[in-house]
Amino acid sequence: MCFRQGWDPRYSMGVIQGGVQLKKHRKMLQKALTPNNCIPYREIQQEEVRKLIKRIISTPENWREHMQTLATTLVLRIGYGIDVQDKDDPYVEIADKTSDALSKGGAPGSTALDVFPFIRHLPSWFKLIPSLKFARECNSWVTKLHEVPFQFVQQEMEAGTAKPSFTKKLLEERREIEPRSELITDSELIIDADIKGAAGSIYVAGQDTTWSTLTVFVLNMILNPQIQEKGQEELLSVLGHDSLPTFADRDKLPFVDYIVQETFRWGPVVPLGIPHKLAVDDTYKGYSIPAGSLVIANAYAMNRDERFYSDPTAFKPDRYIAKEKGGLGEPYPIGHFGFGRRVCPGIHLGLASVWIGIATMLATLKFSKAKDPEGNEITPDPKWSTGLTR
Ligand code: HEM
Repeated sequence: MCFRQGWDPRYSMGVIQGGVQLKKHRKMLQKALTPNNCIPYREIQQEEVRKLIKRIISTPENWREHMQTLATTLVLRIGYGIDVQDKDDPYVEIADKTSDALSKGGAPGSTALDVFPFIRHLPSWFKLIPSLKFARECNSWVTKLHEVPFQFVQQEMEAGTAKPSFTKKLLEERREIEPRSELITDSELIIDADIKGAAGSIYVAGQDTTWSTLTVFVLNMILNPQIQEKGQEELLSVLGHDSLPTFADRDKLPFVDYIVQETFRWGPVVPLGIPHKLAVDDTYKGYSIPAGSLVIANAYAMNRDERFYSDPTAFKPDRYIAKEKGGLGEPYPIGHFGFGRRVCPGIHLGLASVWIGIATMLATLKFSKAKDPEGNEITPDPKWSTGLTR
């Protein structure tokens, strides 16, 4: 499905299978997104979250759209130094369309195109298979995602007006190593397509995941007003009425951290991760798994396992309070950022965006149930979407 949508197995992280390209792309992303290298992005995260609050206060009925705008502005500023002006911005349209490609394309391995990959070669007039039709529609947007913002950074660099960004940094690094290009190895050689692919993966992998996680948080604040109040009380006691949370306050706000962790546990937004294909034969707990098998890790099920979590379907941030402090000492969730060699390289950036988003929303907003025309509260009946992200 991904390949027909236009994700390139040589340059699009997530679908690169192995070898030199995987090594190179993981290195580019991991190096740029270490905890230390994410610190300069904190200002952007704080600024954009505060804009989110203003937008929600001015049009609360559009809160979900405002969350999407937040996630889009974050990836555009961090990935390319692009400041989005409004929701009609062409970059927002590209982000929205590629986000649909991921969230509406069906769960990994579940579509006709996944099961019978040969159908991707059917002619373009063949429209009877919905997954094939959908994948073809996504293709031009996936191409735009890789080309349009990259060209913007190149033009801005030529004009001397480019803002700091992941793409700018990689283009500058490449310029530095160009004079000794004969000496560099294949895994160091970075071409335009590598930079477009790596930046595209920030754009696409960092967007839906962030706003969907924040949506899971809002849902649970609506459904659990007493938890919302407890979080607000903690923020008030630490910050008072006059300041907004910053990353410097994080250690003083343990309950906010528990809410963040409980949001990841209760509703991991990439519940089945990205399927991993075994490069070599392996054994796990006595099962032998041959090379070439697809292994799907179900983070959703792991984080609702009754052996580790009491009342696992309930949203209970208190479950993480340590035993020595009188709590249950249940473990923080696992797998919501994936596993092993392919674990999410944006983990520190993603976690920081979610943390500052949740802390600032709790400090400034009150979430409650909408009311029908007769004034009765409407209890949300949430439904997950069926794509890779949800
Ligand atoms: C709340 C935020 C996020 C969540 C929950 C999340 C979750 C995930 C998960 C579950 C995977 C699959 C890992 C695996 O296969 O084992 C993944 C992969 C990935 N994520 Fe994230 N992510 C988030 C934010 C980000 C951000 C901000 C970026 C970029 C800056 C990013 C970049 C990537 C990339 C490039 C991959 C593919 C890695 C590979 O193929 O080796 N993610 N993410």
